[in-house]
Amino acid sequence: MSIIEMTNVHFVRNQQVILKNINWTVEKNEHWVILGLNGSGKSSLLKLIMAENWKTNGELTVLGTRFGVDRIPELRAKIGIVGSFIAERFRPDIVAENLVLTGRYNASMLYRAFSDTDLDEARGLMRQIGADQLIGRIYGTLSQGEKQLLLIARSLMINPEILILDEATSGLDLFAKERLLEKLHNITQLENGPTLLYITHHPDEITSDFKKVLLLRDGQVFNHGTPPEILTEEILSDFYQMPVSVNIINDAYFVLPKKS
Ligand SMILES: Nc1ncnc2c1ncn2[C@@H]1O[C@H](COP(=O)(O)OP(=O)(O)OP(=O)(O)O)[C@@H](O)[C@H]1O
Repeated sequence: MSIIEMTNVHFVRNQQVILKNINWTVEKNEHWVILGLNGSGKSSLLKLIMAENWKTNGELTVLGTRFGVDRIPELRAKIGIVGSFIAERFRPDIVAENLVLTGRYNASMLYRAFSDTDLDEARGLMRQIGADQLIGRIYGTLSQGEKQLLLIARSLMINPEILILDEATSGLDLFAKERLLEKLHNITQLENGPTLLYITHHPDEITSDFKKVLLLRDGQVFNHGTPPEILTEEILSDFYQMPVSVNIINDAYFVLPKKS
């Protein structure tokens, strides 16, 4: 069974059509990258999947949950999210491991009682992803890259079946970005690990872990396929409506506007 099935999905807000006629199927462990210019609807699309947005029309099934028919809270507990819109929800004075633990309850604060064992589990996850130096630190004092690492640990607290990363490398330096991609690689190697949905503006982040690319333009699917099928000068120049060159260096795709 596919883990995501969208059929003719539309999403309208404040009389603005944000997503139009989306047909998209994601299979388990078929890690996808979503590319699109600012405002093309990438975040809106992923917010539909995580039930932060509600589709206006069409059919949407995520992990067997049919929107408009089945209960949504159980679904939310199976999706991990890393992105700036989540990062903004935490109080600046929350301690790092407490923030990681909030992932278990899909909340931005710890409303329930928790034990040292719970916090130890959160610390264990931080160590696993190389964020041990952040244990005990106060969230508001962390750099952007350090905050991203915490959010990744938080998203893994629930053993998600889908892991959504919305511009997860934004603000990371060159080396922190490489480390993050390595961590994602490790996540893709986990038995029963999550399927990744990865939004980025940087095609060089499309590692061999990603099997499919979705191009989104003006709220519509422009094209999709494997990275070698999609990341060509012809398709991308047409997609961006500007001539671009595609250079492959060390198996990474670098896309640059062509100078006239
Ligand atoms: N709740 C809303 N009400 C009105 N307009 C919205 C709402 N949410 C998103 N939009 C609009 O929908 C369009 C798509 O936004 P979205 O955030 O999905 O784009 P994006 O592709 O993720 O962009 P970016 O790369 O800049 O993050 C934008 O024009 C945005 O202003």
